[in-house]
Amino acid sequence: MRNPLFRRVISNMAAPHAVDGVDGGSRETELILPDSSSSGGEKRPQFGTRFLTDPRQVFQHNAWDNVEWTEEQETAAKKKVLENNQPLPQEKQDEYDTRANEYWNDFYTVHENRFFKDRHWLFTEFPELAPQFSLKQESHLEESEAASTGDQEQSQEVEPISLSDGNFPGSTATYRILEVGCGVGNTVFPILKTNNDPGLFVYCCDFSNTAVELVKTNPEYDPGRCFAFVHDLSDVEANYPIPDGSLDVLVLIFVLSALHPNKMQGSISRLARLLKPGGVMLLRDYGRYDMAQLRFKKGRCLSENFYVRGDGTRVYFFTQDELHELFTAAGLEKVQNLVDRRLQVNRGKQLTMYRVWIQCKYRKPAETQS
Ligand SMILES: C[S@@+](CC[C@H](N)C(=O)[O-])C[C@H]1O[C@@H](n2cnc3c(N)ncnc32)[C@H](O)[C@@H]1O
Repeated sequence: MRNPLFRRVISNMAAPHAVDGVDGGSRETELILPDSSSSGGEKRPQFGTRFLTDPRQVFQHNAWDNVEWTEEQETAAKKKVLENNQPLPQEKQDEYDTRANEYWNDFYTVHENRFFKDRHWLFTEFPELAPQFSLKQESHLEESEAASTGDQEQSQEVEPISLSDGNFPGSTATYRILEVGCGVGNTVFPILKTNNDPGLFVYCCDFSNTAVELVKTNPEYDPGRCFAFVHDLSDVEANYPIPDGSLDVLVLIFVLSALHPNKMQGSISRLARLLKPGGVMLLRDYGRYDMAQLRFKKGRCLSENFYVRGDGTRVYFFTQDELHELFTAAGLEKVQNLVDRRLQVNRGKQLTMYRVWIQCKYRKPAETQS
């Protein structure tokens, strides 16, 4: 316990109740990532730019990037997770699985669009979402032409379609992005605002019809550029309203972790089929031993590293290797797989919160036929 940061995290772990709005197993600030957080009034770019070299300086800023964990800290985290690893009975597990979308509907009925913040950090982390800002992606722009066919409001219940049919929402677009588990659009609306490529079309889906309704009734929802639909991504038999091989980018932001671990591989493999050769899947999600995992109390564990929150929604905490396995087994190639260990600081309460997120980009090989 020589390291003062270690002392602090242990004291946070020991406190069973809310720390800065965070408590084990209930809704929290876990997903409210800083939005170009400022300290001392200055704006700074997202992620990876401020390093804590002198632990005595910890309360000088709101957040520190790429924080190294001590061995003692890692051991304490493992111990905490093991202590909690007493899975709930199977019938409870089944209920959380079969009623998963109802729990999310309830969540959005309560919070509407007030819970998650717009994810503006997306464009520094994933320039593919607004490629006109990235020199690397210039070739997409050359093909751009006006989209908007008016097809967008057709029913989501579709017959299987092929790319050559041209009979699907956004069929004339030259750059297609799909976000799965879009919630109320905190990723989709920033994309539509930031990416003004006239050839862009954005699809988004969620299995919560309450969330999708909130997307569609948002004044920023433009059916000429966007198509929102209800879809359970773990239902691998269900059709998407877009053909296989049609997407340039697929986005999963804190959604894969909400699925039962047994359904993750099937879901990722199904999604991979939707990508064009050369298309990319982008993910940001919870990493193993993230503060949100360590704060779960006993009685919330469903299986190893998989938990149910107080509101009935579920969450898994990944390792980089697990995600690598899921993507490569779906035939994708690694472009990026990194762990973002961030130390968030509540300077007022003099508390530290160790966050662990994983960020991945995996590409469908160019030569693969879909
Ligand atoms: C933590 S929220 C993240 C929402 C959004 N991606 C964001 O970053 O603001 C997880 C979302 O995944 C959705 N979700 C969970 N399981 C799903 C499934 N099997 N199919 C589709 N959506 C799902 C939930 O309804 C919820 O909107």
